[in-house]
Amino acid sequence: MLLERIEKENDIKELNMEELDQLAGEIREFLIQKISLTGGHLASNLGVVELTIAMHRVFTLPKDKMIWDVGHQSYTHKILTGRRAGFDALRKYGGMSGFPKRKESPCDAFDTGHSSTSISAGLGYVEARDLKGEDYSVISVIGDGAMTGGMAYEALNNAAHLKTNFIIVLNDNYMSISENVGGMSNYLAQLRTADFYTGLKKGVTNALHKIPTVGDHMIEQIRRTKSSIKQLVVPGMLFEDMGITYLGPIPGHDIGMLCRAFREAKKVEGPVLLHVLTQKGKGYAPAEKDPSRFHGTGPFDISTGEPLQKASKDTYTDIFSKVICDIGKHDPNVAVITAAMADGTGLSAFARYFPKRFFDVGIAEGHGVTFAAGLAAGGMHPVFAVYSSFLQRGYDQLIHDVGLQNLPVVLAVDRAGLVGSDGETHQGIFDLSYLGGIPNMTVISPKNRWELADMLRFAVQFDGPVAIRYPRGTAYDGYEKYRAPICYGKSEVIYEEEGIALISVGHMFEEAEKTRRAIKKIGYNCSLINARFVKPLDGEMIDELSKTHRLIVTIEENILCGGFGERVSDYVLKNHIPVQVLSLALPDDYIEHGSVDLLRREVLLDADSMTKRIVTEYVQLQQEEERK
Ligand SMILES: Cc1ncc(C[n+]2csc(CCOP(=O)(O)OP(=O)(O)O)c2C)c(N)n1
Ligand SMILES: CC(=O)[C@@H](O)[C@H](O)COP(=O)(O)O
Ligand SMILES: [Mg+2]
Repeated sequence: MLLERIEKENDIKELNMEELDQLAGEIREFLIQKISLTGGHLASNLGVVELTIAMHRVFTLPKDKMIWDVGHQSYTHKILTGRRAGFDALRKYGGMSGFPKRKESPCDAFDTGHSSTSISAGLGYVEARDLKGEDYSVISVIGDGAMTGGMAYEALNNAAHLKTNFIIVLNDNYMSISENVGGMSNYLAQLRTADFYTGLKKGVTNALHKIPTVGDHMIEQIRRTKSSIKQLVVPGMLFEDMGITYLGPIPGHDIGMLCRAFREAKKVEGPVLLHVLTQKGKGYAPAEKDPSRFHGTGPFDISTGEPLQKASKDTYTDIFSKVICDIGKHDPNVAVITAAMADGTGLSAFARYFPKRFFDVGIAEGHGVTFAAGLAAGGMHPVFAVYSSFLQRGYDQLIHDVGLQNLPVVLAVDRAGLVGSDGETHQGIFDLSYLGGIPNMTVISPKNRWELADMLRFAVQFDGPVAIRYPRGTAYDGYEKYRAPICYGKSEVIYEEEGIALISVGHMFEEAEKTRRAIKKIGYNCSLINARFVKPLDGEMIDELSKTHRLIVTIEENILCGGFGERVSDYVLKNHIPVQVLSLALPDDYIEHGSVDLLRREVLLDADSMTKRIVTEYVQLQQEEERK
């Protein structure tokens, strides 16, 4: 096994060129075998095996800096930098991350997870290198999907002035998670048909420069000349016109060709873009056939590709998907938006039924928010379904374009709270804080599947922006009968007793309900309230509770800072209400990967830990009062 000879970075340089193809085969087999057990991002990784091998062959780590956009395709890079053993605990708590992490290896130059950051970060490295008079290569690898994100263009625009080397690899596999969308995607499709060239390019560029440039008609003639030949002999003219040397398209599974292209690219004085064509899922038939399904997968049966665990119950996303289709059927003003996550957010069904009212804007959440604002200003009622952590990208747009104009945009904030194995970059643990501070924004969260449906129907009728947050995973189906109509700004009392009152936010209801049962078993009375509205806060309910309770406990899966608990504490403080508030929330920190249940235990937000914390606090309160 050649793979066994790769124990650390640069070991690959010891293999001869003929052995590299065999190594690629062994890596593929290893990835399929390991990911079939742990789950992970399979298809993107299978597509970049040769590309990564060529990069590791030509460049030297950790001196040279490789930046992987999104980072979900960095598994071969991890193998080639001595982390093969880490795949047994890939994305597990305490185990290896599925994304590049500087804290994991000096060969990981930059942490990623969210899309379209690699060119900006790479350019920063280049400028730092040049300012410090250092000598290393910087290579940013960005996918065609990630190239739909605006930040990539801001960075290209900014990089165009460079006079020193900066290598950008455009890994074009014709796919985002689902089919890629938009004008750039169409443009790349045209480039794919052109031939790989290096020497030829120089000749053509020089020839163009030699055409005399006097008089308007002459300039027009040059333009015509350029445009008539551009797709034939100078592909990538768009990049070239910006001042970025284009090399490609390069067959991305030919290691020899890739190595030659990288050696050429190293010689360019300025930014150079290598357009590399790869196949998502390469080498594993089920993933080649259905790359979307194998973009991110749970454990599966290698022989069939079928998932090992089939979901038996609906997820919150499934409920959203069904209800939004029903709403769309009855309300022609409802249009939906996704930022390249049609499958993940459950909008694919809507797209099939109402294609004209479905918009995939690409990986462009900021644009998605402002686009929604425009739709709303034009009389539609847009619903932007977006993961909590990706919506962070649209913060100014939420304030400036939606909130300020009080436009009726619905944000269906999926993957809110802990998401699990994607870890730090993907945990949806900040949205209550960043949404809660936006004037005019209403923020709600359902306790169970039924309430998600009711809240969605409420939101599309509401004249102003509404964010509904719900988590990844199975939708809670308990408490079906507690289905009083959603009333603006009003919470829902589930059990009314005295002494301790729990107010839970959204899906934490399930854990809060278990906590209440445990508290009752210990012998204390305990009320349970479903907050429903995080913003506006139901102040009247807190006033009422304070008459019969000594301790109000808030329970939410959001960081403490700026969350629901702080809102309640602030209300109590400002109104001089004589009640103690205990805010149970996530720490003000980044939370690593691992199963949600395990992570909840780690941060003491599981029912057992919460019961202990609440009872301890309550006993202390009682003792203090006895002492008075
Ligand atoms: C800001 C942001 N939005 C959405 C995503 C979800 N996402 C992860 S990978 C991906 C598709 C990326 O496509 P591409 O860059 O072409 O890489 P490929 O998977 O094809 O290798 C998307 C939409 C993300 N990681 N970050
Ligand atoms: C890499 C990335 O950002 C996505 O592929 C993400 O991992 C999807 O997460 P879900 O599995 O929650 O849809
Ligand atoms: Mg792609």
